[in-house]
Amino acid sequence: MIDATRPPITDPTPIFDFYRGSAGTELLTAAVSHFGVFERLARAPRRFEELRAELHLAERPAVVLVTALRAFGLLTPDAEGRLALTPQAREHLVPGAPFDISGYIGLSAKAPGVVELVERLKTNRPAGTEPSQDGAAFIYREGLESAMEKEQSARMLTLSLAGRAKNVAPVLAARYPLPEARVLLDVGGGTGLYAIAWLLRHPTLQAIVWDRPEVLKVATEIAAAHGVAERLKCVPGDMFTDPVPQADVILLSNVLHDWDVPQNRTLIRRCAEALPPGGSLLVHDVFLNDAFDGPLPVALYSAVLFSLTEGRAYSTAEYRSWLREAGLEPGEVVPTLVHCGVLPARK
Ligand SMILES: C[S@@+](CC[C@H](N)C(=O)[O-])C[C@H]1O[C@@H](n2cnc3c(N)ncnc32)[C@H](O)[C@@H]1O
Repeated sequence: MIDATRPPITDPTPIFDFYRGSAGTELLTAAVSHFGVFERLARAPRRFEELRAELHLAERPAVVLVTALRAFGLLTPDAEGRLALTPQAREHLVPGAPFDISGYIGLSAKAPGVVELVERLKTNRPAGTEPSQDGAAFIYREGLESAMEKEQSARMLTLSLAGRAKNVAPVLAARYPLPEARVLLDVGGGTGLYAIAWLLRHPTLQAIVWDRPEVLKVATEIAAAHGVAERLKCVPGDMFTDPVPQADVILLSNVLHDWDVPQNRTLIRRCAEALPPGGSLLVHDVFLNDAFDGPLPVALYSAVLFSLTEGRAYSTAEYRSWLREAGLEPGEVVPTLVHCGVLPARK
């Protein structure tokens, strides 16, 4: 039974980190054995754009790969802002160097996870979209095969996220209470657990979960189990094309990290336009450092997001610039759990 009223006693964050740790092996092996990153940079430091062009990578995969290598402490900007090897990378990851270990790392070059990540990086396409597969996880837009449109895969994926949401949602509701809010719109709300945690704190609050029809079957069941069905409306729709339901607080929880920059700017603009003056948009997500050099667990999670969806982790500065561009005034991030935090912005 999922219970959105109480936070966990112990912190599940390290367990999420162990689980996401395989992304570290995959990124490092891809950089060493498939893209020759260290060999190239040993010849001369390169600007990000030069390295990206040389590796034939699109912007999104290049950001994911380079951010992780910086978070590992293997690349660093030189005095001119070019990407350069750190002393450790120069000593241990340049083929032929006296203490080189790239052959050892090459033991994993053909491991399925590494081969899969390399394919994702090269194609810049999410997993699951081959004709024989269910479709991409967690994302729906016109022109993309989506697992969220099929009953079984939508239920499985939505319930998988309940694992994180049931831990994090009560913490978000406690650290960022909404005493003034009348209607909360949970965009791409999935299980609805974030909205439910606030409903349980604020007895007069109403909420709307806006998501795909198959996903909302799960949210409807979870709302009924929490006794909040009368205050939680499930509205099916496409957040990119349908009118945004009216609310004075809009939540985007773990949604923007599923999308590329143009879609995020569109989503934030659409939400901002729908808010009344004084209304708030809440971005609940993970945040990269503005320098794109960590934090390491977020850089690793970014690779997971990159492989499964059309997104990645973004920096606070990226979110702030999109919020300002949409006419909102962003505030400070309030940390929640599992490396997440809420960045509020007011209209
Ligand atoms: C990563 S999940 C986040 C779920 C929830 N907010 C959470 O934090 O656990 C992304 C959600 O966005 C929904 N979604 C994706 N594309 C959508 C679209 N075009 N319109 C509405 N919802 C969409 C998915 O069905 C999924 O429930």
